[in-house]
Amino acid sequence: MIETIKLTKRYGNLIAANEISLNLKEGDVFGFIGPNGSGKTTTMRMIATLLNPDYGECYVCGQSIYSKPQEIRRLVGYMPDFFGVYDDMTVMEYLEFFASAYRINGPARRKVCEDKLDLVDMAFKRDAMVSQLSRGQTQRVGLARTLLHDPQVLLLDEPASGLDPRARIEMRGLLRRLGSMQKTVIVSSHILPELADVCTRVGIIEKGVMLVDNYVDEVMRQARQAIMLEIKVMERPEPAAKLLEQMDEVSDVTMQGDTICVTLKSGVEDYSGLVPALLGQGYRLKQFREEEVNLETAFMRLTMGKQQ
Ligand SMILES: Nc1ncnc2c1ncn2[C@@H]1O[C@H](COP(=O)(O)OP(=O)(O)OP(=O)(O)O)[C@@H](O)[C@H]1O
Repeated sequence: MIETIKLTKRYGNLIAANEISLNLKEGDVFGFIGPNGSGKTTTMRMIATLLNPDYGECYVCGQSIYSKPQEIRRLVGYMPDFFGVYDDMTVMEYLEFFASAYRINGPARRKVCEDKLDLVDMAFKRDAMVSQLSRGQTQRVGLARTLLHDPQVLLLDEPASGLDPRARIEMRGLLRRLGSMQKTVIVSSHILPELADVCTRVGIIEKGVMLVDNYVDEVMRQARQAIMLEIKVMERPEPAAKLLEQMDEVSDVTMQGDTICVTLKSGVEDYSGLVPALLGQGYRLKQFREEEVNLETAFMRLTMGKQQ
């Protein structure tokens, strides 16, 4: 559905997107994560044919951005991070205006607009003025607008930015719905947890470079290759840490306050021998637990040392 091959954009000496290669299929919801200025918008605008790359190729549904930009625009719904709305227009008028721009005419136009408003749970505001909507409601109407021509591919640039917690949860629900409709979605954010539970794939970009790009499950599996334990003893944590350091299963031990952080050797899953070793030396355990690997800690581990 979306294939980019070494897609590159420079602004003078700055490489805003540096050889970005992606391969996304139907139903993939790709979380594109990176701090401000890392190259997310640049990459998405190149895929949307709104910005010419300096190098590289991109195919959307098999069509090249160079030879078939018009076809691609029909296939893609692009929602920029900020977009204007018009004064003196109701929500329905606003959508109908864009629907006519997509040449959706006749009785079908009203029906399409109503369907999309329903999809984003905004039917109750159909007669409200667009300029008087809240930020979250504006984002949802913006998404309805992006969906009008039933695009196969959606490029959503920070759709949840500026939303309150409730609106963020609702936006996540919408993203899930789009994935289940077998669309291919790229959704950007600079906050990883925001996307972790709705995406099938995640990519992390920094300074124009894609550091990690994989299926969420695979990222978790890779991060799990070395189990980390958090251990607390009632007294004498330093000698306890030294004891643990000498054990066969253990690769590394560090102290965080009074917590002993133990990294096991790659592939070691059985760490049951550590408890009797500590107890046998008279240590009383206060805590012994495996560090929970959520997507955020997984990314921190996988990208550690890769930043430029
Ligand atoms: N037209 C332009 N001219 C010069 N530099 C630009 C231009 N557009 C973007 N840049 C630079 O390219 C880099 C990547 O910008 P981009 O907007 O792609 O980042 P982003 O990851 O989308 O950031 P944000 O999260 O803030 O939206 C930034 O350093 C930005 O300043």
